[in-house]
Amino acid sequence: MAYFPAFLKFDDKSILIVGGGYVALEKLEHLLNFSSNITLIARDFSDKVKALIDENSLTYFKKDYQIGDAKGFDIVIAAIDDFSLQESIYFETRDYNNTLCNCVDLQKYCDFIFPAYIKKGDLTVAISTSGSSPAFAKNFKEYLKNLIPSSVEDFLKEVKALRTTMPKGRERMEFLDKKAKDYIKSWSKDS
Ligand SMILES: C[C@@]1(CC(=O)O)C2=NC(=C\c3[nH]c(c(CCC(=O)O)c3CC(=O)O)Cc3[nH]c(c(CC(=O)O)c3CCC(=O)O)/C=C3\N/C(=C\2)[C@@H](CCC(=O)O)[C@]3(C)CC(=O)O)/[C@H]1CCC(=O)O
Ligand SMILES: NC(=O)c1ccc[n+]([C@@H]2O[C@H](COP(=O)([O-])OP(=O)(O)OC[C@H]3O[C@@H](n4cnc5c(N)ncnc54)[C@H](O)[C@@H]3O)[C@@H](O)[C@H]2O)c1
Repeated sequence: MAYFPAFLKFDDKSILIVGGGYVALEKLEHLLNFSSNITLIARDFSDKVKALIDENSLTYFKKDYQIGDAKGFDIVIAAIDDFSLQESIYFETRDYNNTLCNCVDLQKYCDFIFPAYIKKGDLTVAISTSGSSPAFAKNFKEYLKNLIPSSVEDFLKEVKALRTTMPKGRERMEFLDKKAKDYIKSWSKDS
């Protein structure tokens, strides 16, 4: 089955990252753009991970992972260099209702996967290769990033305001559709 692309609201979600090395850092950096309700557990934390923990006042435990530690978290990321621990954390989370688990080495044990993404104001573009090539996802993101002007932030602010003032209906739909079309067309003229 293919992955369903969705944007999740993290406001009331608690996140656990198990691991404090390079991959935990990557996942933490991405998650911090959307939430600060993040707890970390690891035997050792890299200096960069520790710096982000301090900067964002995150809760952390410097210890070996123990069964039961994932209980109560909505989202669990197993970012350790230990396949059997990743597997064990995934099966542990099956006992907890509604916990989503991501194992960084074992895609079959991922309830969701991280996309590469571009964020410019209210615009988010997420890219996935369904796990076929994370390197392609990363480099394609860089390619797309250069095609999107930073004026998109102001454009979205403007249309957001228009959508609250103009009455709903066909006229508004057609007006907003043309405005978006013309704005995107203007990119090729600018370059
Ligand atoms: C997009 C991104 C988002 C993020 O991390 O937030 C992301 N991986 C990134 C980078 C990256 N990862 C890897 C490389 C080395 C080159 C290569 O292998 O291609 C690079 C490139 C680099 O680091 O330069 C190796 C790797 N990755 C996974 C495995 C395990 C496996 O394949 O079984 C291995 C093998 C480990 C090994 O070889 O030992 C698994 C996953 N990685 C995913 C996401 C999910 C699928 C995404 C998709 O749909 O494509 C998935 C399935 C699970 C998940 O992690 O959620 C982020 C780029 C962000 C950015 O920069 O914008
Ligand atoms: N999904 C991805 O995007 C992706 C990308 C590259 C690599 N990987 C995979 O991610 C895994 C982690 O890579 P890394 O570079 O972060 O490794 P790393 O060595 O930098 O970090 C591993 C971390 O796990 C912690 N750890 C190990 N066993 C533990 C335990 N029992 N309890 C608590 N903490 C424990 C260590 O203290 C360390 O903080 C590797 O197996 C690698 O193959 C995944």
